[in-house]
Amino acid sequence: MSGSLRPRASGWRRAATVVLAAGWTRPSPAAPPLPPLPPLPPLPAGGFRLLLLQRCQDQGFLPGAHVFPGGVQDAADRSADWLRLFAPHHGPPRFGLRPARPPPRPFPGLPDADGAAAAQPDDAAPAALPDDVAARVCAVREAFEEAGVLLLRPRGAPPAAREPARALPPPPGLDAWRERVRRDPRLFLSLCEQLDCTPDIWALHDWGGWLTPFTRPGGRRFDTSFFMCCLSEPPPVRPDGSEVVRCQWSSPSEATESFMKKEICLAPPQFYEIRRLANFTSLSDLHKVCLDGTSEGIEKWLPITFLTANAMVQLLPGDELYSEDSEYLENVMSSGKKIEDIMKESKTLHRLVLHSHHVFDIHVTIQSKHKHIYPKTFVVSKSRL
Ligand SMILES: CCCC(=O)SCCNC(=O)CCNC(=O)[C@H](O)C(C)(C)COP(=O)(O)OP(=O)(O)OC[C@H]1O[C@@H](n2cnc3c(N)ncnc32)[C@H](O)[C@@H]1OP(=O)(O)O
Ligand SMILES: [Mg+2]
Repeated sequence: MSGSLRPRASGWRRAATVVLAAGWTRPSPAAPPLPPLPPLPPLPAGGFRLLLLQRCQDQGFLPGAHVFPGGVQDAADRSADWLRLFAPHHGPPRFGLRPARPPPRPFPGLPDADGAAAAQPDDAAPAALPDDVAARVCAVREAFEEAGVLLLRPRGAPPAAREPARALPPPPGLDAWRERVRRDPRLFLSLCEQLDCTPDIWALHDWGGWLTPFTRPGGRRFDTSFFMCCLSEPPPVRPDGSEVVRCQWSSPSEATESFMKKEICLAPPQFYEIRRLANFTSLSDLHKVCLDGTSEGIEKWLPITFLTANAMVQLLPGDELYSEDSEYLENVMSSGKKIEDIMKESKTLHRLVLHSHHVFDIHVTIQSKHKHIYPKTFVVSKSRL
């Protein structure tokens, strides 16, 4: 590894993840209904599937869980060496990306992610890549390392396409390159050079961000930017067989169903994002929101863990119990009451209720800010508890 950004004792590691949503024209396998869930509706024409990767069981974080491709930023992702690859067509300050959004309001007392350069103003000297470009390079590299998907664009090709993107077909020698990049992330730039491509940073749209909540002292914490990439069709996916052991393309309702049937494990942010994506019936609707929504602020959230007598709650900004008190950077809230009683007392809700590993409810009654699309309230039948 060239310079993985290691955590400070109290720091988050800066990370990036990309939700790959691919247009899907293949028939959906008939999923047998499982009472008391309603049967899955057929996937509408123009529907999409999301790429989920299963992490290996030996992972120190989220072992065995299904996640979107992603990982920790490496110093190589923001190297000034990228500047010559993006030149002469793209360069500082914005590399052809739309104007920078207002930065998300930080949680009081939140330390910067360790090792990450301070956010550069648009007129900063072009010493290295700006944060939002480096985060996209990281997500593209991780998608290649973990899934063998190359989100690259030939150098000089116009970036402002209104259509969903296409991954680059896998070139010969892909596996050998992948192994080299896994050992040394600096070599991702060499691969791009050899293919005369740049990371397709323009196909990665701001989607949100999650900071790992406090659950226990010493737990790993990530400051993860989420990007959305709409692909016209699913590219071939080859899990690396080490960090990632399996992959699947699932619609939001199929992923929800698999999770509830205990076929897959999801962490709260992934479950929440999958339910958010259930708002969209077609890839073109999703892609339109990605293209249109880019002038609005994007929200990055630090959930607060609230332990009740019989459930764990992840409180999100806007919920009436959410408190921007730096106390909760390193502590949980707790109550001896049962979740049912707490729910009866609450009206303004933005929370995930974790009844068990496979039974999560989402409650959202808050109004959307910045055109942000929230998931709909999703409550699992109590007979499943
Ligand atoms: C109760 C509520 C708790 C929560 O909410 S938890 C939710 C936390 N937040 C999120 O999930 C946000 C979204 N998550 C993500 O994007 C990613 O999962 C996240 C957090 C960035 C983690 O990225 P990683 O995949 O862990 O990072 P990475 O790809 O850079 O590093 C890979 C790590 O995997 C390790 N690894 C690779 N191959 C392995 C193998 N064969 N066996 C065991 N470990 C292996 C590798 O050493 C590295 O580990 P390390 O983290 O550097 O210690
Ligand atoms: Mg990873």
